[in-house]
Amino acid sequence: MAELRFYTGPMDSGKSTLALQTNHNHAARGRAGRIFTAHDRAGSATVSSRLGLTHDAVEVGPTFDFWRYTVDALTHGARIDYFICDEAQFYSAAQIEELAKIVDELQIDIFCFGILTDFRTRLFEGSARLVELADSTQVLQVEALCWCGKRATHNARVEDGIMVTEGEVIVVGDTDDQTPAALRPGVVTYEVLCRQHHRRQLTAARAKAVSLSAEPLPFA
Ligand SMILES: Nc1ncnc2c1ncn2[C@@H]1O[C@H](COP(=O)(O)OP(=O)(O)O)[C@@H](O)[C@H]1O
Ligand SMILES: Cc1cn([C@H]2C[C@H](O)[C@@H](COP(=O)(O)O)O2)c(=O)[nH]c1=O
Repeated sequence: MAELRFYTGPMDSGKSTLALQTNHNHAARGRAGRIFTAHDRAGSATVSSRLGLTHDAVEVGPTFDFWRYTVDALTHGARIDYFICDEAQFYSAAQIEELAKIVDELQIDIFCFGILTDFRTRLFEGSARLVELADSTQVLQVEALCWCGKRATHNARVEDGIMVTEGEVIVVGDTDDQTPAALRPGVVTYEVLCRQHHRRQLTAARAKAVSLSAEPLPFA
């Protein structure tokens, strides 16, 4: 029986790496797959992992119809055993429903990868529908860590060095920009945090600034 599986974790937890490894393992056994993505950091129609792997993909825009794409391909004689769907948080609820239909009606395995919640801690549309419909939802084993050492579960958006909690839901960006905020005005970056530090809006830079400015205790 084909399955719809959802693999999730915060940014920088290895989802795109696992997506490309999954593709590699299935392709190595002669299975025919298709790779999809949306708004990858490396540009349109590409899946990119921070470990350096990249792969061409089909870009899933707002009007992309998975069911039509698949039926067209099969009618033209293509064989499809599985789909790899990266950045699935950006797919619409209707697109996730098409994926579920493809699993059930066409017996194609579908592996989806994506973050669960946005910078406001709200579920992304695609991820919410995946949690509702997937045969299984698994949190990635590799733990992304907050600056305090706890497991990072949330994604903070940082603009000009300040964590923000309002704005557009989709803003492509990376986590590992070490350039001082003053040198990259207007650039959006992300930082993974534990829930407590996300709730307190305490990023690594702010925690450092607060501890440096704190008055030393008299007995220190
Ligand atoms: N230089 C490195 N050495 C070892 N592992 C690394 C290195 N750089 C990144 N990684 C691993 O790659 C992971 C990010 O992989 P990626 O697939 O891009 O994540 P995601 O798609 O979840 O954002 C990091 O959590 C880390 O485990
Ligand atoms: C939290 C959050 C993230 N994004 C963007 C930022 C990145 O381009 C991707 C996530 O990529 P990754 O492979 O998981 O590292 O999503 C966004 O647009 N909005 C958000 O709230």
